[in-house]
Amino acid sequence: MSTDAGSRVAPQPGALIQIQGVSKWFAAGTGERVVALDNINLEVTEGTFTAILGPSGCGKTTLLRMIDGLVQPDAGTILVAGKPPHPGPDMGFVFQSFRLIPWRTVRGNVEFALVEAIPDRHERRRRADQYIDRVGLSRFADAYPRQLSGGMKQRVALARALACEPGILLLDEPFASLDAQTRELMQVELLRLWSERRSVAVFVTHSVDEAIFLADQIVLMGPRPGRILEVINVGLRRPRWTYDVRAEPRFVELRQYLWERIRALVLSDPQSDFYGRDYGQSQGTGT
Ligand SMILES: Nc1ncnc2c1ncn2[C@@H]1O[C@H](COP(=O)(O)OP(=O)(O)OP(=O)(O)O)[C@@H](O)[C@H]1O
Repeated sequence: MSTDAGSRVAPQPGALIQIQGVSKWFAAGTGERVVALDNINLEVTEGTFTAILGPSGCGKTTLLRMIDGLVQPDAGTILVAGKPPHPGPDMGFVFQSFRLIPWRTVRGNVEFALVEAIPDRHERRRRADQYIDRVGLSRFADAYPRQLSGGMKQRVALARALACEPGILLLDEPFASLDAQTRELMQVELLRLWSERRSVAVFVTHSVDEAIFLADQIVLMGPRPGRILEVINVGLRRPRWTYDVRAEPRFVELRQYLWERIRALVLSDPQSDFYGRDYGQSQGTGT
Protein backbone atom coordinates (compact mmCIF):
# COMPACT_ATOMS: atom_id res chain seq x y z
CA MET A 1 0.00 0.00 0.00
CA SER A 2 1.63 3.28 -1.03
CA THR A 3 0.75 5.76 1.66
CA ASP A 4 2.18 8.85 3.26
CA ALA A 5 1.50 9.66 6.89
CA GLY A 6 -0.80 12.70 6.76
CA SER A 7 0.63 14.45 9.78
CA ARG A 8 4.19 14.18 8.53
CA VAL A 9 4.04 15.38 4.92
CA ALA A 10 6.65 17.99 4.13
CA PRO A 11 5.28 21.22 2.62
CA GLN A 12 5.34 21.07 -1.18
CA PRO A 13 6.23 24.33 -2.87
CA GLY A 14 3.46 25.28 -5.28
CA ALA A 15 0.63 23.51 -3.48
CA LEU A 16 -2.59 25.47 -4.06
CA ILE A 17 -3.99 24.63 -0.61
CA GLN A 18 -1.56 24.46 2.31
CA ILE A 19 -2.86 23.41 5.71
CA GLN A 20 -0.30 23.45 8.49
CA GLY A 21 -0.78 22.50 12.13
CA VAL A 22 -4.49 23.31 12.04
CA SER A 23 -6.68 22.58 15.05
CA LYS A 24 -10.29 23.50 15.69
CA TRP A 25 -12.38 23.11 18.81
CA PHE A 26 -15.95 23.85 19.73
CA ALA A 27 -17.75 24.36 23.02
CA ALA A 28 -20.05 21.38 23.62
CA GLY A 29 -23.45 21.87 25.34
CA THR A 30 -21.93 20.70 28.62
CA GLY A 31 -19.36 23.50 28.51
CA GLU A 32 -16.58 21.04 27.67
CA ARG A 33 -14.29 21.61 24.74
CA VAL A 34 -14.73 19.30 21.74
CA VAL A 35 -11.58 19.04 19.65
CA ALA A 36 -13.03 18.74 16.15
CA LEU A 37 -9.66 18.78 14.39
CA ASP A 38 -6.23 18.19 15.84
CA ASN A 39 -2.99 19.21 14.14
CA ILE A 40 -4.04 18.80 10.52
CA ASN A 41 -1.33 19.01 7.87
CA LEU A 42 -2.28 18.66 4.23
CA GLU A 43 -1.15 19.88 0.83
CA VAL A 44 -3.37 19.93 -2.25
CA THR A 45 -1.68 20.60 -5.58
CA GLU A 46 -3.12 22.21 -8.72
CA GLY A 47 -5.25 20.04 -10.97
CA THR A 48 -5.83 17.26 -8.44
CA PHE A 49 -8.90 15.60 -6.95
CA THR A 50 -8.78 14.94 -3.21
CA ALA A 51 -11.31 12.85 -1.30
CA ILE A 52 -11.68 13.27 2.46
CA LEU A 53 -12.89 9.98 3.85
CA GLY A 54 -13.76 8.96 7.39
CA PRO A 55 -16.49 8.00 9.82
CA SER A 56 -19.04 10.42 11.27
CA GLY A 57 -17.70 13.16 13.50
CA CYS A 58 -14.06 13.08 12.37
CA GLY A 59 -14.18 16.70 11.21
CA LYS A 60 -14.53 16.33 7.43
CA THR A 61 -17.08 19.13 7.06
CA THR A 62 -15.22 21.38 9.48
CA LEU A 63 -12.06 20.96 7.40
CA LEU A 64 -13.90 21.83 4.18
CA ARG A 65 -15.46 24.89 5.85
CA MET A 66 -12.02 26.07 6.87
CA ILE A 67 -10.67 25.73 3.32
CA ASP A 68 -13.32 28.16 2.05
CA GLY A 69 -12.73 30.54 4.96
CA LEU A 70 -16.19 30.21 6.53
CA VAL A 71 -14.72 28.69 9.71
CA GLN A 72 -11.48 29.98 11.20
CA PRO A 73 -8.87 27.63 12.69
CA ASP A 74 -8.07 27.99 16.41
CA ALA A 75 -4.45 27.04 15.76
CA GLY A 76 -2.28 26.67 12.68
CA THR A 77 -2.57 28.23 9.23
CA ILE A 78 -4.47 27.62 6.00
CA LEU A 79 -3.27 29.24 2.81
CA VAL A 80 -5.03 29.12 -0.54
CA ALA A 81 -2.82 30.35 -3.38
CA GLY A 82 -0.55 31.79 -0.68
CA LYS A 83 -3.28 33.79 1.11
CA PRO A 84 -5.76 33.18 3.94
CA PRO A 85 -8.94 31.82 2.32
CA HIS A 86 -12.16 33.75 1.97
CA PRO A 87 -15.45 32.73 0.32
CA GLY A 88 -15.89 34.15 -3.18
CA PRO A 89 -16.41 33.22 -6.83
CA ASP A 90 -13.11 31.34 -6.96
CA MET A 91 -14.56 28.74 -4.53
CA GLY A 92 -17.47 26.60 -5.69
CA PHE A 93 -19.42 24.71 -3.03
CA VAL A 94 -21.79 21.77 -3.59
CA PHE A 95 -23.81 20.37 -0.69
CA GLN A 96 -25.76 17.18 -0.10
CA SER A 97 -28.95 19.21 0.29
CA PHE A 98 -28.68 20.97 -3.14
CA ARG A 99 -29.68 24.35 -1.63
CA LEU A 100 -31.51 25.55 -4.73
CA ILE A 101 -33.73 28.62 -4.57
CA PRO A 102 -37.26 27.15 -4.88
CA TRP A 103 -38.87 30.18 -6.54
CA ARG A 104 -36.22 30.46 -9.26
CA THR A 105 -36.02 28.27 -12.36
CA VAL A 106 -33.00 26.10 -13.17
CA ARG A 107 -31.60 28.94 -15.27
CA GLY A 108 -32.47 31.47 -12.58
CA ASN A 109 -30.60 29.46 -9.97
CA VAL A 110 -27.45 29.27 -12.07
CA GLU A 111 -27.67 32.93 -13.14
CA PHE A 112 -28.09 34.05 -9.55
CA ALA A 113 -24.71 32.54 -8.64
CA LEU A 114 -23.11 34.55 -11.45
CA VAL A 115 -24.45 38.01 -10.59
CA GLU A 116 -21.26 39.19 -8.93
CA ALA A 117 -18.83 37.59 -11.38
CA ILE A 118 -20.65 38.54 -14.63
CA PRO A 119 -22.44 41.92 -14.46
CA ASP A 120 -23.59 41.77 -18.10
CA ARG A 121 -27.03 40.12 -18.22
CA HIS A 122 -26.62 38.59 -21.69
CA GLU A 123 -23.19 37.19 -20.94
CA ARG A 124 -24.53 35.81 -17.65
CA ARG A 125 -27.35 34.01 -19.44
CA ARG A 126 -24.95 32.64 -22.03
CA ARG A 127 -22.70 31.22 -19.32
CA ALA A 128 -25.63 29.78 -17.35
CA ASP A 129 -27.04 28.08 -20.45
CA GLN A 130 -23.62 26.71 -21.34
CA TYR A 131 -23.31 24.94 -17.98
CA ILE A 132 -26.94 23.83 -17.87
CA ASP A 133 -26.23 22.20 -21.23
CA ARG A 134 -23.05 20.57 -19.89
CA VAL A 135 -25.04 18.81 -17.18
CA GLY A 136 -27.64 17.74 -19.74
CA LEU A 137 -30.55 19.87 -18.46
CA SER A 138 -31.17 22.27 -21.36
CA ARG A 139 -34.72 20.98 -21.73
CA PHE A 140 -35.38 21.85 -18.09
CA ALA A 141 -33.85 25.33 -18.03
CA ASP A 142 -37.28 26.88 -17.32
CA ALA A 143 -38.35 24.26 -14.78
CA TYR A 144 -38.52 24.89 -11.03
CA PRO A 145 -36.64 22.74 -8.50
CA ARG A 146 -39.89 21.08 -7.32
CA GLN A 147 -40.35 19.68 -10.84
CA LEU A 148 -36.97 17.90 -10.80
CA SER A 149 -35.74 14.56 -9.42
CA GLY A 150 -32.98 14.47 -6.79
CA GLY A 151 -30.33 13.64 -9.39
CA MET A 152 -31.48 16.52 -11.59
CA LYS A 153 -31.40 18.95 -8.67
CA GLN A 154 -27.88 17.88 -7.87
CA ARG A 155 -26.91 18.46 -11.53
CA VAL A 156 -28.29 22.00 -11.22
CA ALA A 157 -26.23 22.48 -8.05
CA LEU A 158 -23.16 21.24 -9.93
CA ALA A 159 -23.87 23.54 -12.88
CA ARG A 160 -24.29 26.46 -10.49
CA ALA A 161 -20.94 25.78 -8.81
CA LEU A 162 -19.07 25.08 -12.06
CA ALA A 163 -20.54 28.04 -13.97
CA CYS A 164 -18.45 30.39 -11.83
CA GLU A 165 -15.43 28.46 -13.15
CA PRO A 166 -13.91 28.32 -9.68
CA GLY A 167 -10.26 27.46 -9.09
CA ILE A 168 -11.37 25.28 -6.19
CA LEU A 169 -14.45 23.09 -6.05
CA LEU A 170 -15.50 21.97 -2.55
CA LEU A 171 -18.09 19.18 -2.34
CA ASP A 172 -19.64 18.04 0.94
CA GLU A 173 -21.20 14.59 0.45
CA PRO A 174 -23.01 15.88 -2.63
CA PHE A 175 -24.38 12.50 -3.70
CA ALA A 176 -25.23 11.01 -0.30
CA SER A 177 -28.98 11.50 -0.66
CA LEU A 178 -29.20 9.98 -4.15
CA ASP A 179 -30.14 6.39 -4.97
CA ALA A 180 -27.22 4.06 -5.75
CA GLN A 181 -27.65 4.12 -9.54
CA THR A 182 -28.05 7.91 -9.80
CA ARG A 183 -25.09 8.29 -7.48
CA GLU A 184 -22.81 6.29 -9.80
CA LEU A 185 -23.98 8.24 -12.84
CA MET A 186 -23.38 11.52 -11.01
CA GLN A 187 -19.86 10.42 -10.10
CA VAL A 188 -19.11 9.94 -13.80
CA GLU A 189 -20.77 13.25 -14.62
CA LEU A 190 -18.67 15.03 -12.03
CA LEU A 191 -15.41 13.47 -13.26
CA ARG A 192 -16.28 14.34 -16.85
CA LEU A 193 -16.93 17.98 -15.95
CA TRP A 194 -13.94 18.21 -13.63
CA SER A 195 -11.57 16.79 -16.26
CA GLU A 196 -12.50 19.61 -18.69
CA ARG A 197 -10.95 22.33 -16.49
CA ARG A 198 -9.02 20.38 -13.87
CA SER A 199 -9.67 22.83 -11.06
CA VAL A 200 -8.79 21.55 -7.61
CA ALA A 201 -11.59 19.41 -6.20
CA VAL A 202 -11.94 18.49 -2.52
CA PHE A 203 -14.74 16.00 -1.96
CA VAL A 204 -16.03 14.83 1.45
CA THR A 205 -17.52 11.34 1.56
CA HIS A 206 -18.30 8.37 3.81
CA SER A 207 -18.10 6.05 0.82
CA VAL A 208 -14.91 4.08 0.22
CA ASP A 209 -15.85 3.21 -3.38
CA GLU A 210 -16.75 6.80 -4.20
CA ALA A 211 -13.43 8.06 -2.82
CA ILE A 212 -11.40 5.56 -4.86
CA PHE A 213 -13.39 6.11 -8.05
CA LEU A 214 -13.02 9.89 -7.94
CA ALA A 215 -9.77 10.84 -6.27
CA ASP A 216 -6.07 11.18 -6.92
CA GLN A 217 -5.41 11.24 -3.19
CA ILE A 218 -7.56 9.98 -0.34
CA VAL A 219 -7.24 11.66 3.03
CA LEU A 220 -8.30 9.09 5.62
CA MET A 221 -9.49 10.70 8.85
CA GLY A 222 -10.26 9.28 12.27
CA PRO A 223 -12.50 10.73 15.01
CA ARG A 224 -12.19 12.15 18.52
CA PRO A 225 -10.16 14.13 18.00
CA GLY A 226 -10.42 14.50 14.21
CA ARG A 227 -7.05 13.63 12.74
CA ILE A 228 -5.52 12.67 9.42
CA LEU A 229 -4.44 9.05 9.71
CA GLU A 230 -3.09 8.61 6.21
CA VAL A 231 -2.91 10.24 2.79
CA ILE A 232 -3.16 7.57 0.11
CA ASN A 233 -2.16 7.95 -3.51
CA VAL A 234 -4.89 6.20 -5.57
CA GLY A 235 -2.80 5.65 -8.69
CA LEU A 236 -5.57 4.50 -11.07
CA ARG A 237 -5.48 5.79 -14.63
CA ARG A 238 -7.97 8.33 -15.98
CA PRO A 239 -10.50 8.70 -17.45
CA ARG A 240 -11.96 6.17 -15.07
CA TRP A 241 -15.41 5.92 -16.61
CA THR A 242 -14.00 4.44 -19.82
CA TYR A 243 -13.05 1.07 -18.32
CA ASP A 244 -14.16 -1.20 -15.49
CA VAL A 245 -12.03 0.54 -12.90
CA ARG A 246 -13.80 -1.21 -10.00
CA ALA A 247 -12.44 -4.55 -11.25
CA GLU A 248 -8.82 -3.34 -11.26
CA PRO A 249 -6.63 -5.10 -8.67
CA ARG A 250 -5.54 -1.72 -7.27
CA PHE A 251 -9.17 -0.68 -6.75
CA VAL A 252 -9.98 -3.97 -4.99
CA GLU A 253 -6.87 -3.73 -2.83
CA LEU A 254 -7.63 -0.14 -1.80
CA ARG A 255 -11.26 -0.94 -1.06
CA GLN A 256 -10.30 -3.84 1.20
CA TYR A 257 -7.64 -1.81 3.00
CA LEU A 258 -9.78 1.29 3.56
CA TRP A 259 -12.85 -0.67 4.56
CA GLU A 260 -10.83 -2.59 7.18
CA ARG A 261 -9.40 0.63 8.59
CA ILE A 262 -12.75 2.39 8.80
CA ARG A 263 -14.40 -0.66 10.31
CA ALA A 264 -11.70 -0.80 12.99
CA LEU A 265 -12.15 2.92 13.71
CA VAL A 266 -15.91 2.61 14.10
CA LEU A 267 -15.78 -0.56 16.25
CA SER A 268 -13.20 0.98 18.59
CA ASP A 269 -14.92 4.36 18.99
CA PRO A 270 -16.87 4.42 22.29
CA GLN A 271 -19.21 7.04 20.84
CA SER A 272 -20.10 4.93 17.83
CA ASP A 273 -23.38 2.94 17.78
CA PHE A 274 -21.31 -0.08 16.71
CA TYR A 275 -18.70 0.18 19.47
CA GLY A 276 -17.24 -3.15 20.53
CA ARG A 277 -19.33 -5.33 18.20
CA ASP A 278 -17.74 -8.38 16.64
CA TYR A 279 -18.57 -8.79 12.95
CA GLY A 280 -15.81 -11.27 12.16
CA GLN A 281 -13.62 -10.83 9.08
CA SER A 282 -14.66 -8.05 6.70
CA GLN A 283 -15.25 -8.89 3.04
CA GLY A 284 -14.32 -5.35 2.02
CA THR A 285 -17.65 -4.62 0.45
CA GLY A 286 -17.59 -1.09 1.79
CA THR A 287 -19.63 1.59 0.17
N1 LIG B 1 -20.76 24.42 15.35
C1 LIG B 1 -20.40 23.40 16.14
N2 LIG B 1 -20.57 23.45 17.47
C2 LIG B 1 -20.20 22.44 18.27
N3 LIG B 1 -19.63 21.30 17.83
C3 LIG B 1 -19.43 21.19 16.51
C4 LIG B 1 -19.81 22.21 15.59
N4 LIG B 1 -19.48 21.81 14.33
C5 LIG B 1 -18.95 20.58 14.47
N5 LIG B 1 -18.91 20.20 15.76
C6 LIG B 1 -18.37 18.94 16.28
O1 LIG B 1 -17.09 18.75 15.69
C7 LIG B 1 -16.90 17.38 15.34
C8 LIG B 1 -16.64 17.26 13.84
O2 LIG B 1 -17.84 17.61 13.13
P1 LIG B 1 -17.95 17.55 11.53
O3 LIG B 1 -19.35 17.86 11.17
O4 LIG B 1 -16.89 18.38 10.93
O5 LIG B 1 -17.63 16.01 11.28
P2 LIG B 1 -17.92 15.14 9.97
O6 LIG B 1 -16.78 14.19 9.84
O7 LIG B 1 -18.18 16.03 8.80
O8 LIG B 1 -19.24 14.37 10.41
P3 LIG B 1 -20.38 13.70 9.47
O9 LIG B 1 -19.69 12.70 8.60
O10 LIG B 1 -21.32 13.06 10.45
O11 LIG B 1 -21.01 14.82 8.69
C9 LIG B 1 -18.14 16.63 15.80
O12 LIG B 1 -17.90 16.10 17.08
C10 LIG B 1 -19.20 17.73 15.86
O13 LIG B 1 -20.19 17.42 16.80
